[in-house]
Amino acid sequence: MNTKPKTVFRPKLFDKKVALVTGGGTGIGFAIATELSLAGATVWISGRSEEKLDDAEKRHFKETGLRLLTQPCDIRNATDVDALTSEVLTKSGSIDILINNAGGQFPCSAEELSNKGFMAVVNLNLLGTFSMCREVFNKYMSTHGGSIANITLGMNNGMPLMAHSGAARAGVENMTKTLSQEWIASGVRINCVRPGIIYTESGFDNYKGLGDDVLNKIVRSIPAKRLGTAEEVASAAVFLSSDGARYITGQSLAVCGGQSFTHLAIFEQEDKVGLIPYGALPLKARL
Ligand SMILES: CCCCCCCCCCC/C=C/C(=O)SCCNC(=O)CCNC(=O)[C@H](O)C(C)(C)COP(=O)(O)OP(=O)(O)OC[C@H]1O[C@@H](n2cnc3c(N)ncnc32)[C@H](O)[C@@H]1OP(=O)(O)O
Ligand SMILES: NC(=O)C1=CN([C@@H]2O[C@H](COP(=O)(O)OP(=O)(O)OC[C@H]3O[C@@H](n4cnc5c(N)ncnc54)[C@H](OP(=O)(O)O)[C@@H]3O)[C@@H](O)[C@H]2O)C=CC1
Repeated sequence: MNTKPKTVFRPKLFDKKVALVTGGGTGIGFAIATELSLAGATVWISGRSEEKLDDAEKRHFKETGLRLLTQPCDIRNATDVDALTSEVLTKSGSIDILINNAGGQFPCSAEELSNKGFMAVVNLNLLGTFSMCREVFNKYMSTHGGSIANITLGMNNGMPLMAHSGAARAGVENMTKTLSQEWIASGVRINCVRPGIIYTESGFDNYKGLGDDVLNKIVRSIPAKRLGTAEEVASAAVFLSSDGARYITGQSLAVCGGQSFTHLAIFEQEDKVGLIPYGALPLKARL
């Protein structure tokens, strides 16, 4: 028996539309692919690992009775990006919705971060996102229109251990504004979704080393007092991809449960607990 995931979108919202979700095999990307698929789109997912994509395809079919199409692609590799976009267009005929969700980083203090490490993260989050946008625009959207949603990370006030990623994500947000201006005449809308801290099994594996204490502090500093879910980010991305958002372009939508921990920090002293501006904490007490 299929126990279909819940969705707030209507079943045929994206009838005859083709969507491509990078990093769609896990976490937030998989939740977005699921929402788009339940809303009637033909959905392609990509990522570096063929195994993750196959697992996702099987899980999606088991949960929904619907198919996903898969193609491995490292978005930092121009040949891969060319092959992926050509394959989707050859097999499905259009790319109406592009979700640039693939991304990530490793936590590292600025003093220990090498140029190679900095560029690895910039190439993934900024250059990879740009080349996906450009290829899809040049090959399809420039003549047919469409919508693009870039998944970034809510750290516009900065975040310790994330100098590389913060710079890349800020780059994506600004690039998005420029592309929205250049491409609106072609009927292309492009926006960002800026998640706060979202629980995904795959994503959190990378941060285990920071420890439960850090995680607990983060949760207490979020006004909603909980982490977000992948489905909550998916709702925002799918709304921005829909006709309901037809007058929205060049914007960034935060999905963060209120003011995020990058602005406010938990303050604990002699049984008193409160929130203070993050910058007011002594350096070593920060994340
Ligand atoms: C208990 C939980 C507490 C939770 C607390 C949460 C706090 C913040 C959470 C923020 C929320 C964000 C969530 C997410 O973004 S979820 C996404 C999750 N996925 C990822 O983050 C992806 C994981 N990372 C990667 O896939 C790779 O690291 C990456 C693609 C970014 C780079 O891989 P690549 O293969 O290109 O790089 P290399 O391994 O070849 O390394 C290249 C150089 O990079 C430097 N490097 C690499 N790793 C480190 C490291 N850990 N520390 C320092 N430097 C590093 C290094 O210079 C490499 O060069 P060398 O090989 O010559 O040394
Ligand atoms: N979880 C969170 O708290 C937050 C997450 N985000 C962002 O949301 C997005 C999804 O995160 P989340 O679902 O949590 O984490 P995941 O690790 O599950 O998602 C990252 C996805 O990106 C893919 N990916 C990584 N590198 C590449 C690459 N070079 N080319 C193509 N695909 C790649 C991965 O697949 P594969 O390894 O097979 O390539 C994976 O499917 C990321 O951009 C993340 O930084 C933003 C804010 C908060």
